[in-house]
Order: sequence, then C-alpha cells, then structure tokens
Amino acid sequence: MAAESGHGDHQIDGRFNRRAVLVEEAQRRVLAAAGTVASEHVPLAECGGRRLSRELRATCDWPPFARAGLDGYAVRAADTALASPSNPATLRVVDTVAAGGLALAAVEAGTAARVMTGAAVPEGADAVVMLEQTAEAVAGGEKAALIKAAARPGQNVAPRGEEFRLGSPVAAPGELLTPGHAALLGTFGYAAVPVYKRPRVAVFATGSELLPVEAPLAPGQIRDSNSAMVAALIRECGAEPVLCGTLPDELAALREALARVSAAVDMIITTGGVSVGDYDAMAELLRGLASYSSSSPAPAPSMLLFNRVSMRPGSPTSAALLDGKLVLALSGNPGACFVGFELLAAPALRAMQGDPSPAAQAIIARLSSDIGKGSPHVRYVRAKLRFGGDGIVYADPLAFGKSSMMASLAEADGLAVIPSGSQGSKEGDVVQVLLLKRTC
Ligand SMILES: Nc1nc2c(c(=O)[nH]1)N[C@H]1C(S)=C(S)[C@@H](COP(=O)(O)OP(=O)(O)OC[C@H]3O[C@@H](n4cnc5c(N)ncnc54)[C@H](O)[C@@H]3O)O[C@H]1N2
Ligand code: MOO
Ligand SMILES: [Mg+2]
Repeated sequence: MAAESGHGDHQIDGRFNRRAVLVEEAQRRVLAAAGTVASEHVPLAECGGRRLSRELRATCDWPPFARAGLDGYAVRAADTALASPSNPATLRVVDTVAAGGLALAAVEAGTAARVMTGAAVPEGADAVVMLEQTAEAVAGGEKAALIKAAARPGQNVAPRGEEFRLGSPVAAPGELLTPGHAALLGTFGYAAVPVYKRPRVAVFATGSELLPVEAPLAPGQIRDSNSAMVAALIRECGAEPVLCGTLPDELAALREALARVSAAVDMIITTGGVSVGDYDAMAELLRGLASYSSSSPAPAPSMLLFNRVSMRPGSPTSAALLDGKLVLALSGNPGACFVGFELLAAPALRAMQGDPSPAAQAIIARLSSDIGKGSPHVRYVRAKLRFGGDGIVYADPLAFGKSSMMASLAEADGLAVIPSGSQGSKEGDVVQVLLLKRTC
C-alpha cells in the first residue's frame, strides 16, 4: 500500500485522501453513468405510473365523428331561429339514433332526428337541442318534435377532430403515464403500451452490527432499517428493489456479493461503510479503483466517480462504476442515506426511465426558524411544509434531523437547502425546498 505523506505515519492507506465534489458535479457524473434501460410493452390497464418509451400519436381524429353531447333532437339551427316556449318550431322526426348507431335519413329543412348522448349527429344537422327544451307531438299524422328554444349552430355537438387530429402527438417519450393517459391511449387503440422497464436495483446493507428486522435486539447491535427504507424509495422512483440482505464489514465479502449480483441488475445501492473507520469496507473497496477524470476519452468499466460530496448530511457518499455497473454507496447513517438517495439515486433512476427532468422538484418557502450554524457544505434540512394563512409556504425545520437520526424522516415532506457559508439561515429567510413527494 502506498504511504500517504503529511498525515502522520500511521495513516498508510489513503483513506483521508478524498476530494469533495459539489452536489451538482456528483449528480452530473451519476447521471452520465446511468444511461437508460430497455423498453417493454405492458397491457394498457397496467401503464399507470410507468414512463413511456416512445412518442405515441393519435390514430384517428378525435372525436372520430360529429357527436351529440346530450339526449335530444339533432336539428338545423336555422329551422329553430324564432323558436321559443310560446312559439315552438315544429319539426318532423325522421329517425332515432342510439349511441353506436347511424342515422338512415339525413336531417333536411323542417326535420329533426332524435339522438342520444354519444350518437353520431346525422348529416344535415348542425345542432342538438336538449330533450328538456322539446316536446313530442304529431303533425300531419307524423311524429314531430316541438322545439322550444332557438339553437346556435354547433350547439351540443362535438365536431370531428375537436380534440385531436390524426397523427397529432398524444404523449411524449419519458412522460409519466397517468390515469388520464390510460384513457387517451385506450381511445386510440393502444392495447399494449411501450414503456421503459422498471430498473432493477440491488440493495445491500453493509455492517456487521446489523440484524434482520425480525430478530430480537442484541447488545451493541441494531436492526437493518436502511434496506427497507431504500427499497421504498426505489419503488417511489418507479424502479424495482432486489433486496440482497446484509453484508459483514469485510472487503472480500462485499466484493464477491456485488460481483455476483451485478449482471442481474441495472444499479447497485449499498449503505454503510463509506467513511474512514477501520471497518468501512465499501470505502476500502472503492479506494482500489482508478479515479474519474473529465479528460478520459471513454469511461473505464470500473472507476471511482467520487468518494466525497460537499453536502451535509451524506458527505462520505460515494459512487463508482464496477464492471460497467453503477454503484451508489450511500452512508449508513439513516438520515444521510435518505438524503444521498434523494439527491443522487432518485434522479438517476428517473433518468434511466427516460424522465427528461429527473432532478428533484423544488419550491421556494420561508423558514419558520433559524438553522443556526453555518457550514462549508450545503445542508439539506428535513422540513415540514405548511401553508400559512398569509398565502406563503413555510418550511418548518424538524427536530431530530441529524444524520444518524430517523425520527424526522417519516414526517418530512421536503429538504430545505441551506447554502454553504458562515451564517446558516435565519427565520424568515427564503430558501429552496426539494420536494420529497413528487407530483410529476
Ligand atoms: N472520523 C470520522 N468519522 C466519521 C466521519 C468522518 O469524516 N471522520 N464521517 C461521519 C459521517 S459524516 C457519516 S455520514 C458517517 C458515515 O458512516 P458510514 O457510511 O461509514 O456508515 P457506517 O459506519 O456503516 O454506519 C454509520 C451509522 O449508521 C448505522 N447504520 C449502518 N447501516 C445501517 C442500516 N442498514 N440500518 C440502520 N442503521 C445503520 C450504523 O450502525 C452506524 O451507527 O460516518 C461518520 N464518521
Ligand atoms: O455527512 Mo454525515 O452524513 O453528516 O453525518
Ligand atoms: Mg463507518
């Protein structure tokens, strides 16, 4: 092992030789390494929450025919120009059209067709008068309708192509499909929908102190809570966690477990073991890699992307490519693990599914209390958002927000971004808040 100079003779393994990158640079490197996953077809009824992998267009005009918006009579508006309750227009009824049916007769001057909501408006008619403004009658021995209100041309008729023209775009690649999209795609006959596959993400919790969740506590040990948290976060990003359990703080065990799962997943997330402790084995594994270089012409299959990020919590968060697979090594501290996921893993997972704007959504809010101390690193403070009666959104910083703490994680709906600097932020300051509950 190469000796490090200037740190005392017991520091022989370079574990302190870590250069911090800015959050934006870390995000850029991870996104560049993430790529996109392959696509697949899913049944229409299962497309909600998936991301479309290619543009879909209207396969016909929509509506495909002039459509009655109400139950009533299809008329020529001109025939009703003078109609009123006291002076109704009397029109001979030439046909009755159910939704799904077609009129056999056209509506000519002096005639009308009874139509149901959703029926094709017969040729010749240009308006529909609602049934409530009509009465049935007999005129000259034939069925007639009394029209008691003047109709405007086009009234209660949805013209062909009003919403979509054949070939016009319906949904763009990367769009997160909603129930509304399902309706549109069904309308245009897309029984199977091309979507990005759900990225498969291996999750390892490293730490010899970790017990399975179902185990009773033992002295000095804790249950692995990161695996379940990260799995839930992965699902929120539309990806599929592959839970790989816990690993001891041993380099060989880590190396072997990661290599074994690598081919079966699109990304690997580990938690723990990334700091400078004697048993921080992920850090040791990553130290063996060549470092990222912006000037290298092509990425090497295995390289360290970064092993320190200028942020709190989560400064030891690391990322690498191992045999071409993106590995995000999050901190073991639950708060830092959560923040590292939101800032680095979540955008990568969204980008892998074609999301054109994968960064966290942010709003501007007013801090409701001081974030006392300054920091050389940008800080992400768990906060609860609140709508003040004054129309302003407030960010209430939550108690128990330290990196090692969990109590505020469940409650937080945003991360208030406190810029680096000597001051911290004060009550009333306007800050950016990254939203944890995405709406699009
Ligand atoms: N001398 C220094 N010590 C530390 C530094 C430093 O710069 N110098 N950095 C601190 C910071 S900041 C962080 S963050 C942590 C990062 O620690 P690791 O990522 O190495 O994580 P571990 O050491 O494995 O564990 C930390 C903590 O989290 C608990 N943990 C771990 N895994 C889980 C899990 N799956 N579920 C629940 N809790 C977990 C673990 O028991 C520890 O308490 O390092 C600081 N130290
Ligand atoms: O960077 Mo660590 O995550 O503060 O505690
Ligand atoms: Mg550690």
